[in-house]
Amino acid sequence: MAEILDGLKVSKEIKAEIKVEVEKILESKRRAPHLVAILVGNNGASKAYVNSKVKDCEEVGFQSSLIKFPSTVSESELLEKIDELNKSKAVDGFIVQLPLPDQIDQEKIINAIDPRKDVDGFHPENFGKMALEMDTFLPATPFGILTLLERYNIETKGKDCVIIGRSKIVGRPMSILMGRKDFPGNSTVTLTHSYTKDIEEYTKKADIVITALGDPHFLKGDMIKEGAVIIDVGITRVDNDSPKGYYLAGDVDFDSCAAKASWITPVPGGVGPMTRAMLMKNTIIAYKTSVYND
Ligand SMILES: Nc1nc2c(c(=O)[nH]1)N[C@@H](CN(C=O)c1ccc(C(=O)N[C@@H](CCC(=O)O)C(=O)O)cc1)CN2
Repeated sequence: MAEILDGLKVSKEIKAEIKVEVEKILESKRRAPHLVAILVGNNGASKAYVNSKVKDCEEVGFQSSLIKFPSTVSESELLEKIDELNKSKAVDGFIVQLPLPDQIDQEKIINAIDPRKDVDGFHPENFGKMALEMDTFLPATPFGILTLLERYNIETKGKDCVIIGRSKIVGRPMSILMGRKDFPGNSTVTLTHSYTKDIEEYTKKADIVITALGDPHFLKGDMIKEGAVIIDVGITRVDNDSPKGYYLAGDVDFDSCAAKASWITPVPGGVGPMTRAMLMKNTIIAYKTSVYND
């Protein structure tokens, strides 16, 4: 039976560590780090995520601001706001919550963010630095997974790692990071996607499987090998009759995979809270490297 990689517990530890750092900053009479989140539209999950980011800021002692736009906002209005935030001496980092409505070119928006304030690590300059093993902001979800593996001392060196899904914010950066020379990395990585002929052929041989598909219960126990490490990034709201009206489903069929795996992340309480904690980490890094807060 697998042991749990408890993302909620580790995320609390990381936030507690950041809180101590912020207390020291405030003792030295400097201003607190400041994170801004931009939310466009009314997507229920996106609203919940940005609200939780604001709560995390309160918890660690950061200043936070939430800027809301209607789903009809134009690209130029958003770009204007980004320009303002890029120039603001009072803002250390900001994020634009994804996904964005169809009329907005997501790439254009991300490219407009000053890479020094890009605490999501999505800007091409930061993505390139990540691939080149240079110091930069790592995207929060992959950063969270690496940190979870590190804190549980999971060996990644020389392991076969299969990633399912090649999104720009999870699967693709994850594939680069797991193959980097620094710990936790040094894995032999296979990035599978919708055109992969037989995903099972890969997952059955993998020491580490990372699923980032958004397809509830996709990965079943008979698709993995005995002792594998299973990381579930998928969080899908599936409608049901509960008071909330939905439950959260991962990409992993938890019971059948947990029976065979050595380690496994739960949903909820696995990668999600780690994503939030690593955004806080990136924000304090942005603050410390900012040219504005000496
Ligand atoms: N600008 C960004 N947009 C999006 C990102 C991102 O990193 N930056 N990632 C995802 C959503 N995401 C962060 O924004 C995110 C997803 C899940 C969680 C989380 O805490 N999940 C909890 C369950 C929460 C719930 O009840 O719904 C868990 O898994 O335990 C936090 C952040 C897409 N957009």
